[in-house]
Amino acid sequence: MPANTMNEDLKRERQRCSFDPKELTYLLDGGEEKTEERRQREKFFLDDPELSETAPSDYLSHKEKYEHAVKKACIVFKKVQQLQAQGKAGMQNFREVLGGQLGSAILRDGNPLGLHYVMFIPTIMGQGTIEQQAEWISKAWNLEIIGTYAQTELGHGTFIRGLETTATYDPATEEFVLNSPTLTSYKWWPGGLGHTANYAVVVAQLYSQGICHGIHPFIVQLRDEETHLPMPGFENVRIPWNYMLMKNGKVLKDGSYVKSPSSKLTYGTMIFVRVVIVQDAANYLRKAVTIATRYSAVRHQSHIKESAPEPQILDFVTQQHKLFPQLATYFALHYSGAWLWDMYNNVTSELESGELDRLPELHALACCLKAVSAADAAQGIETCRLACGGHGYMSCSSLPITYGLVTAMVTYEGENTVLLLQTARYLMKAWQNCLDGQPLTPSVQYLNSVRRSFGGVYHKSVPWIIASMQRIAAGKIETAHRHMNDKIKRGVNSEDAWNETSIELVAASEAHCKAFIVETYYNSVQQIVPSVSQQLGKALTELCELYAVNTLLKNIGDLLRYSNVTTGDLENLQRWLEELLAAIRPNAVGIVDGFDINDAIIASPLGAYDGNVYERLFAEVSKSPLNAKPVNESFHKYLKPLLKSKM
Ligand SMILES: CCCCCCCC(=O)SCCNC(=O)CCNC(=O)[C@H](O)C(C)(C)COP(=O)(O)OP(=O)(O)OC[C@H]1O[C@@H](n2cnc3c(N)ncnc32)[C@H](O)[C@@H]1OP(=O)(O)O
Ligand SMILES: Cc1cc2nc3c(=O)[nH]c(=O)nc-3n(C[C@H](O)[C@H](O)[C@H](O)COP(=O)(O)OP(=O)(O)OC[C@H]3O[C@@H](n4cnc5c(N)ncnc54)[C@H](O)[C@@H]3O)c2cc1C
Repeated sequence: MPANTMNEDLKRERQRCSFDPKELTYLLDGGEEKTEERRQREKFFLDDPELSETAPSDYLSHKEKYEHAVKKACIVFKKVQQLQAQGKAGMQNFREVLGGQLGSAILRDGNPLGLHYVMFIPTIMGQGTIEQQAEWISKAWNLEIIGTYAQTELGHGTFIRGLETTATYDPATEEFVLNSPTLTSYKWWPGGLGHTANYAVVVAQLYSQGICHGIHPFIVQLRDEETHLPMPGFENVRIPWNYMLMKNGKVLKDGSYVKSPSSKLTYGTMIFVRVVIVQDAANYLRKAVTIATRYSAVRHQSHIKESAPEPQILDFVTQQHKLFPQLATYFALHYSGAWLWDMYNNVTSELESGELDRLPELHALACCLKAVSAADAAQGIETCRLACGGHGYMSCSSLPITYGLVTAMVTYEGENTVLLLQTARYLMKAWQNCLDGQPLTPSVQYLNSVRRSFGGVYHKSVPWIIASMQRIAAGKIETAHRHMNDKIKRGVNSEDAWNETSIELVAASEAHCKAFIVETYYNSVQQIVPSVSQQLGKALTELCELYAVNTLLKNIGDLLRYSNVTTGDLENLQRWLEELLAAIRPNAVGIVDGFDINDAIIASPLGAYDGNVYERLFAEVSKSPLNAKPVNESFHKYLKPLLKSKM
């Protein structure tokens, strides 16, 4: 592969982009200075020879992969400490390096310290008293201890009130006795629990004075800090009184229990991680669509016109319809994630002053946004893989592993269905308040306006689409509410009525979330457009319109059921979709270049900036040990004797 050559197709694509991709990079980073800082930070890690991939870890054993990951995680940690010493590593940078895309590029086989930073430390910050934070946080930040978050058990992940591990207070010794009494109570799944962590936040049922007070968080030492040997016994383990994180619920030394201002505060860490997942899902989708878009600009296949040469597959409208909505979905989730992060920070500071009012709305939004962003990003990444044909299926394309990382998000931190039902719980109350003329919180205000009018006539604008999406959501919420109450009126008890209506409840949550995302995306773009060049503004507007139109067209059934849209309007929407795909086509490569994802993070021969796909693919497969020799020994050992025996 000639050094520094640029694929001719990509060269042409970059000449035809209507705006300067750097402007989009600066916008997404929050300014040119931030871009420079990010690039420097990435260079600081990616150029470190100790961190660069010598051979693909695909060829290592499970044990070697773990050891390799621990070695690199320690190098990363030391480098983060160097950044810290220079005052360049705040929590967000930590997350980016230890959890986000940069982290997953450096630590392709997972980060044994991930849970330490993403859950152990935030839980102590969120659930520990000031004294407990003072005792544990600096030790954890300086990696004097390594923690994990042990909530899920072999028998329970979702239903945390059903967790079986117990923590029984012994006033005689002022200790808690922790016990996992059954096989199903064994802590299972916590990242790092097996070999890495020497401490854990253990979520257990608190017993004191013979009364069960529900689940609470406890710090438990798992391994000796010097020898790393497991601490003695894993039954009836005793921990000191002040190892129970007591910011919310407390046990006094005599064993009396002081209730938390709200039992929901124990759930706080889970909201934090759900908020983080929205942004992470968006960023993984952005990586996948960058790979698929650049590859689609380089790959030539088949014919559009017999007389013409094989076209770039990016010129097939079906290919555009696979990829461009993923470009738009990235922005939709990015802006929704930014909005949710702001709300999380505001509500968390209100909680500090005992103000709990907005916690239910935050919980409802965090649940449905985590569920929809994880599911849509996973589906979008799989669509990008499929759009790359056979080469997309190769593990070196990075698409299968990216899909694996994101589809796990659908399960962890609250399984999607369960979280959508949590949001539905909130929506049913909101609809009842709407019927009773009670005040509504901001994210469900639209229920009032939708009830008063049956929708305006079609017009080619995102506000019309937002109103239609809100009408669909309100219609589904009303239907589920009515069906559930009809069942109750017929004598079905409320729990069974809830379960029997749960399909419609989940669908109502999804519709509510999609309407929220479209509106938040639109409002964000409206704010941004006046501050960027006319060309970039136009491109961002086209992407937002594409997200809105494509999302609505995927809901034609509900649109017909809950609005007065006509088939003529649907024809107009289809035409609008095709116009937008054509408008975005010349800018597609420019948009992904604007994401400015370092080739080492892309980590895919299909998506490198220079577009030399075939040379890079060939170089990649040559790394396989299986290709080191022309004849593999299995021929002489197994095949040849078999062949001989046939003769
Ligand atoms: C990069 C990231 C790496 C991360 C790796 C993955 C880490 C993990 O997976 S850690 C383990 C995560 N596990 C989970 O998330 C468990 C999911 N399950 C749950 O959250 C709960 O069991 C849940 C919500 C399903 C139901 O809990 P349950 O106690 O039955 O509550 P429920 O009876 O439904 O509701 C009780 C009240 O609490 C509220 N509530 C429930 N959860 C929360 C919360 N997190 N925040 C605020 N309020 C909440 C409900 O809204 C309800 O309020 P109301 O009565 O006013 O309507
Ligand atoms: C990669 C990964 C990392 C993880 N890391 C951690 C960690 O570090 N710490 C930790 O504590 N846990 C961790 N987990 C565990 C994770 O939090 C749980 O797997 C998750 O909460 C789902 O619970 P579960 O596995 O018990 O599934 P279940 O709840 O058993 O789900 C199985 C099915 O039952 C359905 N279901 C369950 N309850 C309901 C309901 N009320 N209504 C309708 N349907 C229902 C679900 O929708 C799903 O279809 C991790 C999991 C994964 C995959």
